[in-house]
Amino acid sequence: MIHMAKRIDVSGLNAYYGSFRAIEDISMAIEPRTVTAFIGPSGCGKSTFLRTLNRMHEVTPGGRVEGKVMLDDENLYGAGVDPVSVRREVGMVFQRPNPFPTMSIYDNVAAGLKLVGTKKKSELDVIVEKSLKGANLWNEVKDRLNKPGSGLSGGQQQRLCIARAIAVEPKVLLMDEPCSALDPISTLAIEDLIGELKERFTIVIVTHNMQQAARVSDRTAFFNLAAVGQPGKLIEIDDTERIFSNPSVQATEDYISGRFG
Ligand SMILES: Nc1ncnc2c1ncn2[C@@H]1O[C@H](COP(=O)(O)OP(=O)(O)OP(=O)(O)O)[C@@H](O)[C@H]1O
Repeated sequence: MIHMAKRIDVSGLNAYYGSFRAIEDISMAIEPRTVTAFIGPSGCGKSTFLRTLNRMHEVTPGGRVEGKVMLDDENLYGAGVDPVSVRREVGMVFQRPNPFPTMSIYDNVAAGLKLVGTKKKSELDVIVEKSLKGANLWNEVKDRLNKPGSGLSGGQQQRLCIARAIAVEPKVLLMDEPCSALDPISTLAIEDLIGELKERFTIVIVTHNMQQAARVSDRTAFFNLAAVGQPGKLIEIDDTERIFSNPSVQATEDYISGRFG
């Protein structure tokens, strides 16, 4: 199985909820096989922006996007592009682990594969095992694959959701505060996993945890908003080391040193 992580190139992106512009004029490039962290105060549009990267934003009533998101040479907002196939290429992991509660561990991982047409049990077996191994969960669940996914711990459920996301071989993995509902041990397990997954995927993670951004990401993007009711903007994006040691913009420095937010 060959994974082809892809480059993301965003230009002039605005996202709206009805008439409210939540993010304004965002442009950034994200290199393949890197982890990029989105940080910034509550309401600055991190999650909204993340959801524009796989056409999830428009699922919200009133949700609308202007601008361009290139995945290598394909504009995700181009005419005739199928949002469902975009979401297959750009997978997502959410804040709260959300396995399908009544489905077995096995079926949780296989669910997306069945949708895209893989039906043969022998093929599914191979991909389910590989995905659970990829999510560092195999050893913990291999003897209870037919038990419900909801019977796992929170951290295990989140790794199950990661296994489900990677089973369909996306090019990009978006993670919206994937550790915020987890204890410190499970958080470290997910962080280690992110480090392994970036060999194969382009990863973008929203996090409120500055130490986490510093630990897991290669690049960090800082977003801010002038005031409540104003749109969020990208203030700067740079190597994580630089953002945390010597950022170019004063507001970034103030935010990372805990002076606001
Ligand atoms: N479904 C929605 N309908 C209307 N406005 C929304 C909706 N979701 C978010 N917003 C607004 O869009 C703006 C950006 O929200 P978003 O959740 O993207 O910010 P965030 O930076 O991810 O915040 P947090 O760190 O608190 O999760 C906020 O003003 C928010 O109130």
